[in-house]
Amino acid sequence: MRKNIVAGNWKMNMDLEKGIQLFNEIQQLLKEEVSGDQEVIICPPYIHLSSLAKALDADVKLSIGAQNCHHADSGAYTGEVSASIIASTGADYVIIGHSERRLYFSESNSLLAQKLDAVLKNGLIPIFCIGETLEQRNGGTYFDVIKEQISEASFHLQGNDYSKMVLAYEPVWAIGTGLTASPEQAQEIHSFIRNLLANKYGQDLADNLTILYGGSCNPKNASELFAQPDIDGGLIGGASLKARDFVDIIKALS
Ligand SMILES: O=C[C@H](O)COP(=O)(O)O
Repeated sequence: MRKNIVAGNWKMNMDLEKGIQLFNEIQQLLKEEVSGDQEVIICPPYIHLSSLAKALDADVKLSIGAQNCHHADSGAYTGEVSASIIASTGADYVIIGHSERRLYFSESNSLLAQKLDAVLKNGLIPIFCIGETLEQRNGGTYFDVIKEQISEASFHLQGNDYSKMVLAYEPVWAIGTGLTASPEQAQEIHSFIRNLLANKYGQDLADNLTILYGGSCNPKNASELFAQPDIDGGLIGGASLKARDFVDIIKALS
């Protein structure tokens, strides 16, 4: 089923004390101000996962997610964390293929295919990120880039797996830059993604797919972005580090 989701990606920010404080502020504001059907996800650094899961208020509709995982289930991979370990903390989601992972850690589409597989096998929900660089946008190849990212990462997937996933379109040039994609630019790609998957797996699957927008989304531009017919919410970086801004973005998705 297509869902309304706002996910906060804290990236490598917030020590444990500040993280719990922010988490509690967000929970408090959600309780006081949000009564809609929006699903809210917080993706902190790995080591905060258990603490935040324990700090969850039963009266608040909120899920926890990780920002990455290793593709293997266990083994001699010093410093890595698997999807099964993430699942044991109480998390429900894992971000896969964020452009910062692709860029700084050389994660390829084929590696991401294995990670998606691992996440799904462990009963977690991947938030799978795709998006073009500024060079690719200016060079006019962005549709091909998106198509390739989806088709290569689909290697281990069946149509049915997509119904268990969330996709996030994040143009790399809009991430952390203040340069948001216009609602029309974002809608164009979201609709392209939906059509691509409709052609491959059928209209019903595509109609039920949740596709988020990410890239300099803030309380001022969120409503216009979320009003687009194929945008189902946002993956929020910088603005998710301020409880007030994050909750105002959630409220824009109604
Ligand atoms: O995962 C979140 C995205 O990278 C967006 O980050 P941003 O909202 O700081 O541009």
